[in-house]
Amino acid sequence: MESVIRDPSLAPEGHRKIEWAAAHSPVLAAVRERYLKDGTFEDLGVAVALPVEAKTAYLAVVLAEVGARVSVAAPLPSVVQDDVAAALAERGVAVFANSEGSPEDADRWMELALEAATSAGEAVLIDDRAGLTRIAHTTRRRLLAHLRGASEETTSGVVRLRAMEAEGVLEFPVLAANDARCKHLFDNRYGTGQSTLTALMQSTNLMLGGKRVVVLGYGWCGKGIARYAAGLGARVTVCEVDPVRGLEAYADGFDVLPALEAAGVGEVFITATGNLHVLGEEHFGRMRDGAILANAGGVDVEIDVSWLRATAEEVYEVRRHVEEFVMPDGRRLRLVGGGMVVNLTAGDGHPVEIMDLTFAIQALCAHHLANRAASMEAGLHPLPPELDEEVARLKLEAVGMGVDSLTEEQRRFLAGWRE
Ligand SMILES: NC(=O)c1ccc[n+]([C@@H]2O[C@H](COP(=O)([O-])OP(=O)(O)OC[C@H]3O[C@@H](n4cnc5c(N)ncnc54)[C@H](O)[C@@H]3O)[C@@H](O)[C@H]2O)c1
Ligand SMILES: N[C@@H](CCSC[C@H]1O[C@@H](n2cnc3c(=O)[nH]cnc32)[C@H](O)[C@@H]1O)C(=O)O
Repeated sequence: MESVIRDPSLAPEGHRKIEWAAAHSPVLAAVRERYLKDGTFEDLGVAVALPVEAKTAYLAVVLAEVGARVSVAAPLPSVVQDDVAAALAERGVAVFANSEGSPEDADRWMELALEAATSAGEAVLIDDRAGLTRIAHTTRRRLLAHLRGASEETTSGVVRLRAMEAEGVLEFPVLAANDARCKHLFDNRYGTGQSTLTALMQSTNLMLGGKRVVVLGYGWCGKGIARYAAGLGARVTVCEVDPVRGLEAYADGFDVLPALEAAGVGEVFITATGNLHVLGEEHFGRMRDGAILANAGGVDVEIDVSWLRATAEEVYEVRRHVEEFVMPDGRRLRLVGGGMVVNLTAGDGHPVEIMDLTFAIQALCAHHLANRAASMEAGLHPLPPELDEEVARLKLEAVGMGVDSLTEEQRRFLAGWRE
């Protein structure tokens, strides 16, 4: 199937970016050598919906190298790097991604990726926020019979899939890649921590030291963001709805306040909840002139950007990726990355070494599904813990470190109760 990309002539820069990602991804390379070359992927389709950038491209290249019929769609135009899309298409992968497309185009791209992956047989899905799964259960139901199952990248996708499972409408097995320890402990926490602050600092060119930074949500992502902001010298306040997580933030050394109180305090606000309208009209009304807003969560409605657009007297781009909203009372609120996932819309995404772990997990999920889906029930499943541990072991090996194994005596001691 013909790829849908912006400009094939951008490919040379995309190839360089992919090579850089490959050079820093020892874990995925080891997984390829030890697991993926066993013939599982020969003539199997793999449809991928993920931000189209160099690390995703390297995952697609690895899967294609071991024989898969790979198609890649962007879940949003704003998470597409056109040079990488062009390079990937040149390497024979079916790519449906154009940074200048519309959100409606993204649904079409995911449909095309599903069609391409199932064009000559069965397929598995590597999904982000359950986009491909949603389409397979709505506008492309006729493809369901060709899909063995899916693997889900992010927390908000797992939340959505749980809702599908609870309604009894999820028709194939899904592995919750996000819930593997080698995924969320590193990707959600350190990856989001580093890449969100890098994107904020790069796009605003402002200093974080001394600034009052409000982090909304103290889950894995929020913890990482708060920790990196504090490391840069920011004065961090956390907002939560879960009192235990609020208390955890307090014990970690942060102030904890209800969001309406924090609204009047903060200079920078970063949402990471996966929830709707965490910052809305009432919060905006209390913010100081010049407040900076960004969303690192996986949904683009955490900050009520529609209300801001409808209410502001003027909106203009003050810097690349930074919009200034002039409110009716003259205050200016500054939104980074359009309220979408800021580390990808205004940055390069997570560090390569982090995505190396995540995509090693994803590759093992796809491999596991390809071989075992027939014996798995429809619904959400965890990645077998031994595969999770294998990824950690491979990474430790790659950095010249290692852990011990329990002795037989220790194993017996831990399993017993009489002694
Ligand atoms: N930017 C990235 O690259 C990236 C990486 C991983 C995950 N994500 C996304 O980030 C979001 C958070 O992921 P996570 O793994 O941290 O999830 P999580 O479930 O660990 O944490 C979310 C936290 O938000 C809190 N919360 C919910 N509603 C709230 C509200 N109204 N106000 C304050 N707090 C609220 C919850 O109590 C919870 O503690 C998800 O949408 C996920 O898909 C983004
Ligand atoms: N694309 C989604 C949001 C993604 S949530 C964030 C997920 O993106 C993943 N991610 C973060 N950085 C990168 C990257 O650089 N490449 C590919 N995926 C990434 C990360 O694993 C996380 O679970 C949407 O807006 O609809």
